[in-house]
Amino acid sequence: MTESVPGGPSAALTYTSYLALDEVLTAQRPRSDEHDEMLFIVIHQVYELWFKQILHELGLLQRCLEKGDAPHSVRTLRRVLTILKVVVAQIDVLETMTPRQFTSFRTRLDASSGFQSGQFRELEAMLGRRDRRMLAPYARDSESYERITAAMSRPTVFDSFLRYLADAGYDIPSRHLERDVRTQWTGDEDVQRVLVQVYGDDSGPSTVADLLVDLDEGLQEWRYRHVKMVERTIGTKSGTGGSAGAAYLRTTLFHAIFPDLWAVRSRL
Ligand code: HEM
Ligand SMILES: N[C@@H](CC(=O)c1ccccc1NC=O)C(=O)O
Repeated sequence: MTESVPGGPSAALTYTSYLALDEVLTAQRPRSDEHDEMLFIVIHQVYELWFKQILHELGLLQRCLEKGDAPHSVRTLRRVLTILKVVVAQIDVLETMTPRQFTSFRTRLDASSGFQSGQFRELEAMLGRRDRRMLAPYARDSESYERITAAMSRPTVFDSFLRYLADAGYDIPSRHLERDVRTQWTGDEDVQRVLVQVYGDDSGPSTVADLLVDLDEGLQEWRYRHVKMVERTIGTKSGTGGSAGAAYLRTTLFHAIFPDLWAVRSRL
């Protein structure tokens, strides 16, 4: 009988090995000796892990919507919204870092920037953004380039929602169900007429619709909190990524993910 010895060559699964902590906990590599750089790295890594989880959940959400599975869609959306609350709240932790503390290691960041977050761009693409400029920071054969391109070629969350509504018996024009999903969706009056009807029926589909509004609002909240953090930390300095900084970020603030869901509010 071969009994494995703890720590031996065929060691039993442990907390450390299961969670690959040897990799995770050696991945914090500050470039300066400044105390606060560790917080900056850890916060961003935690963000990227949550982005990964949100992408995973949105994939499931789309499959649930396309199968017409309302209860599972609702549960999945609630999970995404809860994660979003956590990542927005996390900004409070980073805001305990003062401008002077950030400035002490900022030059060591060189030209790196949140601009280059491939997972954030993939998230935007799943939520409907169709903008090849998002690919600019990536080499054509890189993982991020591939993933963002793939996401921009698949149906968006809103496309999946329209399919779900059609399946539930709502009169979504077939030109929308068969649209070229690689192009930007900008809203449509016929779809908005259906949405007014959906809200009138006040059943499963209207619950899903409102959770999508929560998601849209949640992402806008993140953008707002991020801009405020940027304003208080670097003021009007331009960004390491080459943008105008806060002035650029403010231009992204009121961009709705699901324009039709906002367009109908005054008719409900
Ligand atoms: C002290 C903290 C932070 C500062 C001063 C800051 C600053 C900036 C600036 C100036 C930009 C514009 C791009 C550029 O020119 O660099 C930007 C973009 C971005 N940042 Fe941050 N950031 C901070 C923290 C974070 C955190 C914690 C995240 C979480 C992942 C994040 C994610 C992003 C993303 C995704 C963008 C691109 C936004 C877009 O283009 O819509 N940032 N940030
Ligand atoms: N863009 C920021 C630097 C920054 O925040 C950053 C740098 C590297 C990796 C992630 C970052 N976070 C968000 O942009 C700046 O201009 O100070």
